[in-house]
Amino acid sequence: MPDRARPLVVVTGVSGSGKSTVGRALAGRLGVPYEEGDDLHPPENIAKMEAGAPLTDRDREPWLDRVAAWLGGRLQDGGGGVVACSGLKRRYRDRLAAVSPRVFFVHLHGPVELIAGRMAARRGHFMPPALLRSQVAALEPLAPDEHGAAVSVEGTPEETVALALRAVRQRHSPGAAGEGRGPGPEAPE
Ligand SMILES: Nc1ncnc2c1ncn2[C@@H]1O[C@H](COP(=O)(O)OP(=O)(O)OP(=O)(O)O)[C@@H](O)[C@H]1O
Ligand SMILES: O=C(O)[C@H](O)[C@@H](O)[C@H](O)[C@H](O)CO
Repeated sequence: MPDRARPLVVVTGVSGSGKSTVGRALAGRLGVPYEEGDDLHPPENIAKMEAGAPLTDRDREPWLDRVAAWLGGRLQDGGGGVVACSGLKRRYRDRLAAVSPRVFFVHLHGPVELIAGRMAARRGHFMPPALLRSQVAALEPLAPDEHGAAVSVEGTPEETVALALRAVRQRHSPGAAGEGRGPGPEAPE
């Protein structure tokens, strides 16, 4: 793939939806750098979540600035990249989409009970499972006019990565200009 065509992907979804797992593997398959959005939070945001309090819009502002800056840096380098960032609200995603029309959202979704079960089984993560409810309440799903695709996490991580990869390749390729709008259909490879 020529550099210009390298995908610039933001993997979104509530806590525990699989952003880090899928994002890292997707970046590997695409051959582009991966950035963990949780590492871009100011320490006080992490402390707040650890203490069981949801972030406010204001708390998220400096974090979104840093995610946008990372995307901008990748764009300047001429390469692509994948960053995991919950991007729960439309205005947060619009902030990231403003970096470049190339920014493509892979929105991970699944039944809340399934995600709650995965969070409860997860070890060594700062995010308390009790915060999932506030994440779901804040979530504004990907709208048809956004540049991205919704991908189910009901299968195995490998199946989810295959769905994500297919969505990125189909809807992000240079030949698909103008066809990349909206969450779109999904099916296992
Ligand atoms: N199909 C799947 N896709 C992604 N993750 C899955 C899948 N099935 C099970 N998992 C598991 O779900 C758990 C949550 O995934 P992960 O930590 O990647 O979520 P996350 O969205 O990055 O969470 P957070 O935003 O809280 O950091 C992990 O233990 C992962 O292995
Ligand atoms: O917007 C938010 O509330 C936060 O970004 C969270 O979503 C976390 O970063 C992450 O998902 C938890 O691990």
